[in-house]
Amino acid sequence: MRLPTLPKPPIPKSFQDAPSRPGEAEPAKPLEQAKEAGIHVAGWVDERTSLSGGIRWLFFRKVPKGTNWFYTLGSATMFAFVSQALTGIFLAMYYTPSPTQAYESARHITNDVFLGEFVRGMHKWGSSVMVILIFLHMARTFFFGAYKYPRELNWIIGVVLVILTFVMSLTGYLLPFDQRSYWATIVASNINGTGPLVGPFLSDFLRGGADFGATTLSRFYAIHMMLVPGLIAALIGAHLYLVAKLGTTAPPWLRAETDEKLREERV
Ligand code: HEM
Ligand code: HEM
Repeated sequence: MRLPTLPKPPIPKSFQDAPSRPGEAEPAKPLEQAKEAGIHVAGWVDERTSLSGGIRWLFFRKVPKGTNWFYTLGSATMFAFVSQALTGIFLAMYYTPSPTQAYESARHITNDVFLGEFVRGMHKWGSSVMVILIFLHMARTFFFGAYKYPRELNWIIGVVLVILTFVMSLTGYLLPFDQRSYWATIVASNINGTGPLVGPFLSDFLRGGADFGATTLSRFYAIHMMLVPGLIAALIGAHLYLVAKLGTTAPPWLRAETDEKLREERV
């Protein structure tokens, strides 16, 4: 038996077809309007700050022929740092830097906090990823001869960045305050103490005195959370400014060709 066909329900008047204002024939186009408003906001900000010039200068640069995947290692290191900073901020919301509570708070993050184990794992593994990437990036700039004139200063900033990254790994390692991190940090601060001239001073400074204790943990926490991340962020800013200003080095096998072109342009 055939079922009777039901009348089609009336098509509701879509948002697109509705007049923009009462009495106006033009249909409103919310997307278009939003885009226009967005452009106005961007224009308003740009008129007052000339921000677009800076963005164009930083991101829309010419790169030499032959630029390849090895050139992404610097940005990958930066991404690792940003990921460490973000996961670190979430960890800091639950972590307590006191000898009696540090271990318990780290255990609490892993066992009780929603996604805590995942975020802690990202931070822990991310620290190794950052160290590996920074080494690969350093090797790229070394083997491509990118440290030579006029980029020596960028290499020097890089050396400071790699040292600061080690400081982050060392200071972070103590924070969970378990047996492993406690004894590993005692060994590390003793090794520091064997350094010539500044050695004993440095290990006393790191420990916050002659003994390893509560002051050491607060000190490592402050260095890990504020001092060094701030320095790293500022130095990355200077590093990128120089990259944008000086341009990227061409790969060594195309260097002669690029140099020749530059010489021709200068004549
Ligand atoms: C702004 C940046 C950062 C903040 C706010 C931050 C914060 C923290 C906090 C609160 C902890 C303790 C929680 C825990 O032990 O799980 C921690 C641990 C740690 N951090 Fe960071 N961190 C930052 C960046 C880094 C970087 C750049 C590195 C290394 C390259 C690093 C390496 C470590 C390590 C190895 C631990 C011990 C992880 C564990 O064993 O659980 N952190 N960090
Ligand atoms: C947090 C660490 C670092 C970050 C975020 C970083 C970031 C970057 C980025 C994004 C670039 C441009 C693209 C590229 O060539 O990969 C670059 C270039 C460069 N970096 Fe780094 N870098 C870091 C550490 C280092 C280190 C440790 C060194 C060496 C000791 C170094 C030396 C250089 C040099 C010489 C250039 C210029 C490369 C060229 O002109 O071809 N950087 N860096």
